Amino acid sequence: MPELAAFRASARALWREVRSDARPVIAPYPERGPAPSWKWDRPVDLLVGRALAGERPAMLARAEAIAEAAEALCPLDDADLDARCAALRVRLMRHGLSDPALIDQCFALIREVTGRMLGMRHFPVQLMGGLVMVEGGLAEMATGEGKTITALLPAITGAMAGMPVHVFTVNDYLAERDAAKLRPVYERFGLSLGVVIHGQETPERRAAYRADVVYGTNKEITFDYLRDQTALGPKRGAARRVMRDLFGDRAREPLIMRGLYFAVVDEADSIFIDEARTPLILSAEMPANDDGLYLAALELVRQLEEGRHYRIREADRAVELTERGHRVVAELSEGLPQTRWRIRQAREQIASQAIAALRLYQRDRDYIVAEDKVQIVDESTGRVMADRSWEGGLHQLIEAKEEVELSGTRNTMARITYQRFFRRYLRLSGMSGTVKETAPELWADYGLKVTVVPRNRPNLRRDRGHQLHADAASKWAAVAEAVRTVREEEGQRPILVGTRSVGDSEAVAAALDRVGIACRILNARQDAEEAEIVAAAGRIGAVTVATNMAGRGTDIELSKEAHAAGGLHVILTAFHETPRIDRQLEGRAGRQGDPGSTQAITAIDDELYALFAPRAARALKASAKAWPIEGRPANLLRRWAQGAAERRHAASRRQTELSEERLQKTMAFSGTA
Ligand SMILES: Nc1ncnc2c1ncn2[C@@H]1O[C@H](COP(=O)(O)OP(=O)(O)OP(=O)(O)O)[C@@H](O)[C@H]1O
Repeated sequence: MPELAAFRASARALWREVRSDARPVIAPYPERGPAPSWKWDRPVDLLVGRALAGERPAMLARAEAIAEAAEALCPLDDADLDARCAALRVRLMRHGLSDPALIDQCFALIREVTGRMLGMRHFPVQLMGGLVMVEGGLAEMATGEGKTITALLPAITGAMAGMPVHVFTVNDYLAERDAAKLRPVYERFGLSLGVVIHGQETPERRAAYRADVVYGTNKEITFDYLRDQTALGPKRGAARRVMRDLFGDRAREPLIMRGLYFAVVDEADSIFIDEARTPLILSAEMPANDDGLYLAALELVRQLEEGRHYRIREADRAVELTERGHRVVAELSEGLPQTRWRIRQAREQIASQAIAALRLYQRDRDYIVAEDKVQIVDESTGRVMADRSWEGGLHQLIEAKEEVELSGTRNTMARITYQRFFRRYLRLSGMSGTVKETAPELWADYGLKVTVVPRNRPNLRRDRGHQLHADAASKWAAVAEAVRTVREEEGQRPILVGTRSVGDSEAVAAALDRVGIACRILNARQDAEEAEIVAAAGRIGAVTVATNMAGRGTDIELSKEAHAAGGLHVILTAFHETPRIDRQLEGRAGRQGDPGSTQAITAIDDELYALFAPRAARALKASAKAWPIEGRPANLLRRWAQGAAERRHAASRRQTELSEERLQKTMAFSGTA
């Protein structure tokens, strides 16, 4: 019976929509509840994540068909194209994202509009990446494959269907750059675009979140969510929000965001994995109360001896006082005026933090001192984390060590881990060049399935291997020599030298200066000139020395002559704790089928080997007959150390999540959440 068939079809469509949250939800602040629906047992989830990751040829074929259909839009005049966009918006509003044919039509229109506004039409592989994300998945697209314009596909489609969309970037520079570049495309579709960056006041942020699509960093958007949670107070149920929306809560300010609907996360592994080891804590600064505690603590611990009074676990950034250490701290603090010294736990905590401040946190690696302030540098992005501070008195101890003005201590108002925050989006999606190896964890923690998208053109980048030197001095000399050789023997190709810290970037610049080569430095101290340094880095003869600021997301465009000379040459001067960050840096060369090359020059006393493979490093050093060491032994040491570091970080992420779970339970029990 046709009626029955129609009924079945509509019931199926309805079910699909309900399951996939495909329609706009008419709720005041949509977000998912804290319990994820895909969860089994963690080991099972990890296996499922691994099994689900892979290629999807049928999806690539669908993307190719979209690209072909989009060619038919080329002859349309502008008015016709705009009319089609407007008509499609009405249909998407009505049907949401449940109809694949509407999504395909929308993608074809986005491709054509992007072609007219930016001069780039999406390749089929980019359309495939967009399809993965509209479905709520994670697309692995290699570095340089054009993820910036790929983000337009899910963001515009979701926004046309009436969903507020948040596009996450790893730093403010990229949020502003991408928004400025893509704004004409969004506007052509009649969509508004907001940007949230550090330093904006609340009314400005609120206005940005009213836009159809918002670009911002994970930190800014998560903190805005925490601010809303604090404003909602302990009873943050849906009923309270409806009441607040209907009748207003005149005593309070309106909320900042409109809820968590659709997230498109660029550089997803950086946000979901690398940054997920520490929870985000929203805190209020208390007035500075300098009673001399921090200086006294530094003074006291300077009298202690490592091994006898305390032990340091550098890889975990942890300090442990020994039995003797406990006794000596008690003795030395007797008679000190501050009350903290009277309480055993408080006394030992401040002493351990003071040791950490002196021994574990280094200037120009973990932080810089600028404008008379201690500013934390995020190693994975190479950038200053403005207005961030370490907890538990550590920040003030470092300020006391650096002899700058002490800031106030901070009181926690709300906290959340990225694992918990992103799970609250009704639809979560993302992309990155380096996600496949983290697929099990991404499924287990975020319910995200990884799809590998093929490259548009074959990769022409060549790797020239890895040299391991006996010490830092010979490493810097070898780096300078490698730069000189490439410049002189390979037609002045542009060179990018990547370093792990501000201090190292300056050491390379000094080594280059000794051989008479001028360079530009891009690090947390030079961030104001970033756009200009990046723009010049792909020209013939350019030598750029950079921290990870020139890593993820940085697009170094080659000049014609640089392309002809062989493209960008990237030199890594130290490996990171995860090979994904190394691959991101290498990925600045050989983009979109461009020529390019990479090489690594490291030293056996590099932090990675010293912390994560100390015995193997010592054994290799003892048995070395000649330096530098190349080939298999050098690569084995690297793999060994990075494997140990990755295991340690995975355990630490799990630990963060478990402690957060425990904390949430305790707070619920005591009635504060
Ligand atoms: N469809 C296209 N047609 C022509 N050029 C394109 C196209 N898509 C991207 N590009 C160009 O490719 C380069 C790389 O793009 P983009 O920076 O977005 O890559 P990415 O995948 O985000 O890289 P990363 O992984 O390093 O962040 C840019 O110069 C961009 O203009």
